[in-house]
Amino acid sequence: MISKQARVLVVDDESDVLFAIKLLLKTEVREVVTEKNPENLLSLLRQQHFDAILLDMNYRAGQATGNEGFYWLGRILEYDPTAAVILMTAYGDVRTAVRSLKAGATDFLLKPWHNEQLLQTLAAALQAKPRGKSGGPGPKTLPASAAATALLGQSAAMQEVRAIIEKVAPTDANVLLLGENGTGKELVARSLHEQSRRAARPFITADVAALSTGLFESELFGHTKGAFTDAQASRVGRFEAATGGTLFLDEIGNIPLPQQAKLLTALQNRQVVPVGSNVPVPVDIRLLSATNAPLHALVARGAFRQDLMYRLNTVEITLPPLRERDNDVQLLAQHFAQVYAARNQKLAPELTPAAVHKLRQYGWPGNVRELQHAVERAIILGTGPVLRPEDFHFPNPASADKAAVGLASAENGIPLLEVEKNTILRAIERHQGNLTKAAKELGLTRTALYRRLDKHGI
Ligand SMILES: Nc1ncnc2c1ncn2[C@@H]1O[C@H](COP(=O)(O)OP(=O)(O)OP(=O)(O)O)[C@@H](O)[C@H]1O
Repeated sequence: MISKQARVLVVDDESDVLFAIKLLLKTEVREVVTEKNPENLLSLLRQQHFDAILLDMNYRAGQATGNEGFYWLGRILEYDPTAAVILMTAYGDVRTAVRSLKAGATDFLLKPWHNEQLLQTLAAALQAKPRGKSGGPGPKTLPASAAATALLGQSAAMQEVRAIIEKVAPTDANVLLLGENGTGKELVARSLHEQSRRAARPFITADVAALSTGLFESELFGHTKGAFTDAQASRVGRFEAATGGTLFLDEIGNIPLPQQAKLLTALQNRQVVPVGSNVPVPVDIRLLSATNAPLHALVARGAFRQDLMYRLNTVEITLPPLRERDNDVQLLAQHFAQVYAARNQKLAPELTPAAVHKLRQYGWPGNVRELQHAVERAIILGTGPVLRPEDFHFPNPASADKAAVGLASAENGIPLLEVEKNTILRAIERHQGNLTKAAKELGLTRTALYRRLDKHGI
């Protein structure tokens, strides 16, 4: 019999399949979450604990190799080696079934399925891998394998970042991570957690910018049954789920002022009040937050509360953009080449000196994440024993000009006015809101800087 307390995640690109399984399981388990895009899998796992995952093997029309399913199975097990994953495919044969079990799947299901068979397979999978207690968004420990994600880099900047992490991690200090997209902020947050005394407790993430005004409070602070129309059961929020562990709030710079006030109150009082309740719940969390927005500049222009920033940034770590870490490009590229070669059952290729030169010249507006994807593409499409310059294709040739990317930052093709505005914001950011110092760095008088602030509505 299936545990009524189970939470099940179903990942399939066909809406009909998701709908049918949800309907079937609705009365059998506590919660069924459906997802069309496997790219969102890991972020879902970070947010919530699932007792079983039903995973489709093919996501592209006409593709029946199951390779994508194996890839995502690998990612899930890398994140949580104890996950109960049932692979589903319409093209299953004995060989694929055996391969999926060897790759760590708990079981295998052929589509179209018989409902009874699906229920039995699920019940067996839930029993085969008894999990932590159900309920709440995944208060579980971070699996050891996730801890292995090393923060690579030989550059002076990365060495400094690692030294700060080592010092700060064992403390309970709140840490604010700043840096462009893809520079490794979340990876640093995980390292901080893993090296902390809370490492055996949950690491809970919340992308606060993605939460609508209506969802903000219930996601973070929880809600009681009947608190709003869809609240059929009470649910703990991310704060409570992180109790004893670490809460990582991503994209913190993008939340509106009213939500900032609510967050500040929770942090000050060290307690949350679930929506629909008037009973405060004490929380013991270590708070890490991150943003790619120029937070100090936002404070300077009143868009972000200063008192909240002071709560968040007991320690501040700024991750430098990849274009300023020449030395790291080669190291990271070789690392990703090994990872993706192994994942695609290929021998790890060397990078030719010309390929390394091309990568070092490029501006990497998407930083390490973009490099990771560029190497993954090169490995998948490459045929030879080495990676050459022509194996790397950059979506926007403008980014091949490093200086231009530096100026225009993460955006491509932005107008000159915007570049000026960003340059000013970054200078203010670097000087933590001190306009005199920012003006000096920009080669402007204070008055000239004020004129420009006015012009840009900063
Ligand atoms: N120094 C590093 N060593 C190894 N991998 C890295 C490093 N920095 C980043 N990565 C990898 O690059 C990808 C992007 O990193 P991450 O998600 O931590 O960036 P981020 O700054 O949080 O991005 P965003 O602002 O878009 O959320 C991840 O796959 C991460 O593992």
